[in-house]
Amino acid sequence: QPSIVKGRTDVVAVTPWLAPIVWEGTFNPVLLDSIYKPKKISIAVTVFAVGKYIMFLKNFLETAEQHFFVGFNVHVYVFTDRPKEVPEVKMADGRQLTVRLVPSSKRWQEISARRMELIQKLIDEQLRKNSDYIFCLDVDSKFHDRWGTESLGGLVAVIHPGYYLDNRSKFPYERRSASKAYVADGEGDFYYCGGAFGGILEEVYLLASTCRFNFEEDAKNGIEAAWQEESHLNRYMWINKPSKVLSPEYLWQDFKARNPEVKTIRFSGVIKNYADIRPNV
Ligand SMILES: CC(=O)N[C@H]1[C@@H](OP(=O)(O)OP(=O)(O)OC[C@H]2O[C@@H](n3ccc(=O)[nH]c3=O)[C@H](O)[C@@H]2O)O[C@H](CO)[C@H](O)[C@@H]1O
Ligand SMILES: [Mn+2]
Repeated sequence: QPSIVKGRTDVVAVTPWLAPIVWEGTFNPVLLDSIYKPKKISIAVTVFAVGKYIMFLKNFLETAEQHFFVGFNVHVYVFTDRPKEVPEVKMADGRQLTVRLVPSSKRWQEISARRMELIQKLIDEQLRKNSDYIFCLDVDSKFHDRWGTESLGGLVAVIHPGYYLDNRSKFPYERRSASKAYVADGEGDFYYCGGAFGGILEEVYLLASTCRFNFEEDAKNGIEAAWQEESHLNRYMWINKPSKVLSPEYLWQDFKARNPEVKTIRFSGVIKNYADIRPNV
């Protein structure tokens, strides 16, 4: 029997615009799965593994098999310039992988930021036929615990683990008013990750096409936002509030000690040596 007076009291589980904030202990996974199972939903995942980042793909895919929407239809789209190096990972029934070729680049900022354009194109060319939801994830990361139906929503954002205890004046939003990613002092709700977002196709389509457009407008004016597409995503989420927010359990960082309110880590960024893996520093 669900209680309406007892629950997590150490964290906030709903935003001021009444979107759930998903933390361990705020949902019943069995109940949620039983709601979504009969709907036969399909979930698309995009992951970019350009240049040396291909080395992260095996772990990402193997741990996704263990923890990401287990028992549901999942279609992983791998974007890479090294198709021959895509690892063979055994996938369960109902799960599949497609490789999409992308050009390499000399700048990591461009690889990261161009994801929005390629996500927009993927939705246009492929996904409307076969997917209900999409999640867009960083490849330099691993799953450790369940990421499932509790994360589904219209527009879904993940709170960045590095800033969730800070005042918004400390958030690394783009602060130059000339940029289309600008967030003024005293504005902004949370600081969200560029490394994980999702939702229903049409919502993510709007997000990706808007961020792409704004990124290209900035480029015309010789501006690159402080954190590339992450800055544009944060601006977008301030204007268009996410309908579901995932706690930092959904994208922790391996180098960070776990705080007491974080009861489980579901997905986290691995420790990496930037100088070794990025095409530029
Ligand atoms: C956890 C998180 O929220 N990470 C965000 C953060 O830094 P990160 O340090 O996590 O960025 P990153 O180096 O992981 O790059 C983002 C992603 O772009 C892809 N990639 C990048 C470089 C490359 O040479 N090859 C390649 O494939 C890859 O999928 C990678 O995971 O800020 C970036 C700003 O640009 C992005 O918003 C990241 O999503
Ligand atoms: Mn990353």
